[in-house]
Amino acid sequence: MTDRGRTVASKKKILFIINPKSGTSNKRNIPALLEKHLDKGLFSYETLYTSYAGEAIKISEANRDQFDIIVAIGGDGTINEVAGPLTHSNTILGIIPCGSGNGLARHLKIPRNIKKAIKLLNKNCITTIDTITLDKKVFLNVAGVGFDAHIAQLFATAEKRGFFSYAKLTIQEIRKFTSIDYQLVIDGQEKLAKAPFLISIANSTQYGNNAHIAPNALISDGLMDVCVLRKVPFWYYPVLAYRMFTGTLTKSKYYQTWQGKEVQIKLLSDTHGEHMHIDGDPYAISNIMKLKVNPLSLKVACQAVT
Ligand SMILES: Nc1ncnc2c1ncn2[C@@H]1O[C@H](COP(=O)(O)OP(=O)(O)OP(=O)(O)O)[C@@H](O)[C@H]1O
Repeated sequence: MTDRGRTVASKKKILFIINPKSGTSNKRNIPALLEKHLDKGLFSYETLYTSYAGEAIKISEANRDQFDIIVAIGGDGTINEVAGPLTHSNTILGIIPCGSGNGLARHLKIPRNIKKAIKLLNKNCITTIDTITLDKKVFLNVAGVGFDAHIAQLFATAEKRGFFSYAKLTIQEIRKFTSIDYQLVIDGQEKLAKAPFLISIANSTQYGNNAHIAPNALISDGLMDVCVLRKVPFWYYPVLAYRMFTGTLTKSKYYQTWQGKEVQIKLLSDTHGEHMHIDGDPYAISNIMKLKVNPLSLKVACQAVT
């Protein structure tokens, strides 16, 4: 039996793509950890570093057919870049979480300890997950408009990464934020979202750092979760934080959620320089954003999750 010309018994080839700018952790010891803990009886490997934003897309695309597994070492933005070209292919996405929020890795229960994440790769387990397409751009975790997109826009140029940088920006911006009106079309059903705090389209449950925006989302169910959070009074912010970090947002009267296979977000007001975000990175907003689930379209090196 052969697999792309190699015998199944031969070693699998892994390409590790390291984003040196992601998160706050030092990436210098990663090559030594790979050399020490990756099972060389099962795998041969190469390592590359990105040198600019977006380069991981090109590296992943150029190497997709030469490697069995391409591992993103970074956060959700790096995973997004690596995973795009792997969607609908046989090449497996691996993840060593080194980002600021690590939303997808947390959902997939991939350890944030690098040694443990390498040992998970050694287990050779594969699960298949959904992805979501916005126009032609694929995402894996969460995208949206509103306050989270505003923070993603500011975070992209923030000097410091990591949870505390997110938290500081959130506190600075939350009272200043103003929204616009949107219409949602979820599998043909129209909904009005009048100046919401945010609208999130979720494949996994969380943005990262255990902030759960879609506590009931399943990553392999062929559906995206559409979450609308209305503007909340100032006194409610601590409750909102509590609900997000305990995965109980569905109990909030300011929160509504639906599921769908095809979703449109239409702008009903003129923009004031708004952006959207895709997997935590800013992305240009358009008058109509069309989203579609790609069921079970990406193989990921991790244990089965829901
Ligand atoms: N060498 C580089 N220099 C500058 N930016 C880079 C480089 N390599 C990748 N990037 C960009 O860094 C951005 C942020 O990376 P990533 O999202 O992985 O980390 P993070 O934002 O710290 O973590 P998370 O998304 O989990 O919160 C990505 O959008 C990617 O395009």
